[in-house]
Amino acid sequence: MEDLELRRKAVAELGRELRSLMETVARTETPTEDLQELAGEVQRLEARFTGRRRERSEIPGVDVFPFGLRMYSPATGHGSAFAPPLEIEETEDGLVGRCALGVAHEGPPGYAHGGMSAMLLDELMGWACAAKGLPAMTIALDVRYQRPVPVEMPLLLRARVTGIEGRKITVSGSVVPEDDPQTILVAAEGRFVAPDLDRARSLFPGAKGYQN
Ligand SMILES: CCCCCCCC(=O)SCCNC(=O)CCNC(=O)[C@H](O)C(C)(C)COP(=O)(O)OP(=O)(O)OC[C@H]1O[C@@H](n2cnc3c(N)ncnc32)[C@H](O)[C@@H]1OP(=O)(O)O
Repeated sequence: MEDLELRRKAVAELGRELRSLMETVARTETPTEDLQELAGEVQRLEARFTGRRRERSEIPGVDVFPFGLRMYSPATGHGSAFAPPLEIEETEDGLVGRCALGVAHEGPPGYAHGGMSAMLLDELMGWACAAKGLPAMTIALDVRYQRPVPVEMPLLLRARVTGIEGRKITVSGSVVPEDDPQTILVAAEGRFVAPDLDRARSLFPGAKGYQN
């Protein structure tokens, strides 16, 4: 069997190059004729991905689901061109995530798109549920944008479970500058539900962890 760690490393290396490419595309005033030529080159590059395409709900071989690694997650995945990626660490007071966003994640010029903050918080808050042994899905997310989030600034995200009632979990979260953690840029309150076993089996037929 192929070495899984070697494959994960390769997925992450490709992800890093793709992220760098996305940032360069968004950042560079490339001459129009070069853009046209580059589109053709990227199309030829894509044609080299000749491996089997996974079914819609099939879990990537490099992943661990529901409690672990999601290498193509748009929030945490090192294999994703879109992910910052968010690095998560468990602390005594919940989870902490670290990342910096790029120009490719911009909403207003110089600032992150609000959807990026919401997505990163949603993911981290979901991980906070999983850290309590309850892998859960968001049913409501209230996001308050208190100040714009500058791109290219090291950020600290926090998520803390504030209540558990059966399968229902409430979580609070925030985004702050890493070098000024008292200044809250974005605050969020979320409600999550851990699907029951039957629901989880039908939602995620490819997840071995939920099967008999
Ligand atoms: C570790 C990985 C981190 C990644 C995290 C990323 C977070 C995400 O992006 S998740 C994606 C976005 N969320 C979704 O798509 C979820 C869509 N919703 C659903 O599929 C279902 O509501 C689901 C699966 C969460 C719950 O379904 P199910 O297990 O059947 O719950 P069910 O038995 O009906 O309800 C349980 C309780 O939750 C409540 N509830 C369930 N769904 C909702 C809802 N959408 N709104 C309000 N309340 C709800 C019910 O009222 C019930 O409450 P009570 O026990 O008091 O009667």
